[in-house]
Amino acid sequence: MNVPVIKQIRAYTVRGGGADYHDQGGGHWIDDHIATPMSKYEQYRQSRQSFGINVLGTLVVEIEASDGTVGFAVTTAGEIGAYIVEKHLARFIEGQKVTDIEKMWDQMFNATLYYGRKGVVINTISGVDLALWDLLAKVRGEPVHQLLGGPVRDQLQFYATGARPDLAKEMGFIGGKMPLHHGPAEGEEGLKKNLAMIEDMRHRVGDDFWLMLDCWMSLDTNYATRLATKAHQYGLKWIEEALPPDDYWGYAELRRNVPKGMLVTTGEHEATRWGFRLLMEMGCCDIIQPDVGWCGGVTELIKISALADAHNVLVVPHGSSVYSYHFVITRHNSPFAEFLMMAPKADQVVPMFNPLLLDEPVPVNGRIAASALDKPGFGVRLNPECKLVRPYEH
Ligand SMILES: C[C@H](O)[C@H](O)[C@@H](O)[C@@H](O)C(=O)O
Ligand SMILES: [Mg+2]
Repeated sequence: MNVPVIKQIRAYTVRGGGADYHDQGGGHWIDDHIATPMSKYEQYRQSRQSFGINVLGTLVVEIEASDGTVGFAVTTAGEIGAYIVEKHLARFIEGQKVTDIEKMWDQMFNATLYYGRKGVVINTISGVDLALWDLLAKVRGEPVHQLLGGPVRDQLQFYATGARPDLAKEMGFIGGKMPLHHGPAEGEEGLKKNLAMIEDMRHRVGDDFWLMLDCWMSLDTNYATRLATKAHQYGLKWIEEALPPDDYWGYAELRRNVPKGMLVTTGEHEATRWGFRLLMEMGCCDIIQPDVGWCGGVTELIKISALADAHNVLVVPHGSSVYSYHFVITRHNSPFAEFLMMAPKADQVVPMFNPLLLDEPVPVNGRIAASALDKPGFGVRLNPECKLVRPYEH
């Protein structure tokens, strides 16, 4: 069988939303006094952009095959990622058959082991991997989910992340995840405000709607335990990413001490099968939330998900648009997905990687039909209005 080979890989950067969805304009809920590990410094408390949450920007990876097919993907890595693709990873990609994804992943990972393993290097490898899956699926004229074993259900159902779970309920989502606004540095006053927010939102959404809290690595084990215990009366379904990613010991202690029935979740800033193995073998969480654009790509998420399945742990990927939808629809232990509300007031559904991807499917009544994913590759196109820059060449 004549398999196309890869002619060229190209890396571009773009600003303003896209995969680096924290890169938004002013007045957006996603940058409004949200608790972070930097909240102990008052000058960095109001805005996450003030300490640089959006410094990276989006990396666009384009891979062209000998038959003219072009695959692409986007992730959070910006110019650093573009450098790594052009100056380092390109040598493992160009000249390879489009089918040899496993070998290309292994060479990219092992060649960067001395400076990678997690963070922006694995984000970059993830972006290349997603572009390779997009390319292979397009060469075969199939949606990516069909290369992964096909749908196990006829639709995806979503919870919504944003400031307005009450509006998310009206829009048909199965739950709403709120950002935490006050960390330990704001003391008992801050804890009271956190609880008041949860109480108010529970009052607005009624008893049966899922309410979750996203703590974005901002707490310590004692504060998280106290918050979880006091929030239990409001039926909090899970407390997410309460601690810094490396505090596996803290997560294991938190999970032992949260009220019965409350779930502990984490993983969006974890990477590779080894990081998730540690989370699961140390009993850190009930649900892992890898971001397929940050954990190693689809090739690595297949391994992570199989490991989680063996541990009876659910895999609910962090919001990563079509890149996670094609995976979630094919996995029994991924029963629902996240949708990040990227409208500034979280009051309407707009594409998650807005404005970068054309044809990006969005939930209607909190659902996306599997059939909406039945286009070659990941089924999206780059918006030509978004100005791409190619900062390096090889
Ligand atoms: C809402 C959270 O603070 C983050 O901005 C969000 O991107 C992430 O933690 C999530 O789970 O969606
Ligand atoms: Mg989160």
